[in-house]
Amino acid sequence: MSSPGAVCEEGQLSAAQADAFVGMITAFRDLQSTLCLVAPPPETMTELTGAIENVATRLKEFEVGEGERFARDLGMRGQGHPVLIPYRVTELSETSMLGSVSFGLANMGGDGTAHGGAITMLFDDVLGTFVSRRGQPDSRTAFLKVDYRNITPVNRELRLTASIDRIEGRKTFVTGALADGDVVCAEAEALFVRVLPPQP
Ligand SMILES: CCCCCCCC/C=C\CCCCCCCC(=O)SCCNC(=O)CCNC(=O)[C@H](O)C(C)(C)COP(=O)(O)OP(=O)(O)OC[C@H]1O[C@@H](n2cnc3c(N)ncnc32)[C@H](O)[C@@H]1OP(=O)(O)O
Repeated sequence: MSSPGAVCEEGQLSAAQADAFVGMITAFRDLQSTLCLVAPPPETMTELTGAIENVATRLKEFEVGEGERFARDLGMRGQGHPVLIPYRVTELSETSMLGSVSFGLANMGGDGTAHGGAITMLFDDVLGTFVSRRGQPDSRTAFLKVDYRNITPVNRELRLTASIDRIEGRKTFVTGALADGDVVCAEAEALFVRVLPPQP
């Protein structure tokens, strides 16, 4: 499931389950990207809509409860979720993380650059997962500030960093950055707060 050199912290899935699920998600991502590139005639779109609906109907046979869904498995690093941005972790310590990410065509805002909302979603996911793993589990985003320093290209491997700056009681303060070589594309600053029971 993981790429060579990736720091792998597996979730609950077997390797065979993870590989098959990531394969299906990868095919779905390709569909999303392809949809952004085409201009088919109406009858073809009607035909293909039926095919997509058939896939969804088939998958609904396998609906399960929250804790059993493959898309929520923590070991999969966005790879196993249809809309999160997949990323790869290459170095991980108690307080810092280094990884890489590439935005696809489905994440494009315009002119070959990533949509700002996709960048914010990536930071929320990366920083939230990092806090869960290295800071405090069961934390939610209280704030997330993103500075867009330069355009973020799609279809290009970017460097992703995150660090836990301090922990004060239930509060974990984190920062993250996305860079294309020496160019900083975006920086993020966030606070995650550990929720108290009976908060859901
Ligand atoms: C059980 C949770 C499970 C979560 C994860 C499940 C498993 C998966 C694991 C891992 C994968 C994760 C990967 C994805 C990650 C994505 C994360 C998200 O996107 S989460 C969705 C978006 N966020 C919300 O919906 C929050 C909505 N807001 C709230 O629920 C509350 O406002 C909350 C919990 C953030 C705080 O509420 P209070 O009532 O518990 O606590 P108060 O007393 O208000 O705040 C505590 C301290 O934090 C400060 N604080 C709170 N909000 C602040 C803010 N916006 N700015 C500055 N300080 C703030 C306060 O001033 C206070 O500080 P002082 O203790 O007095 O020093």
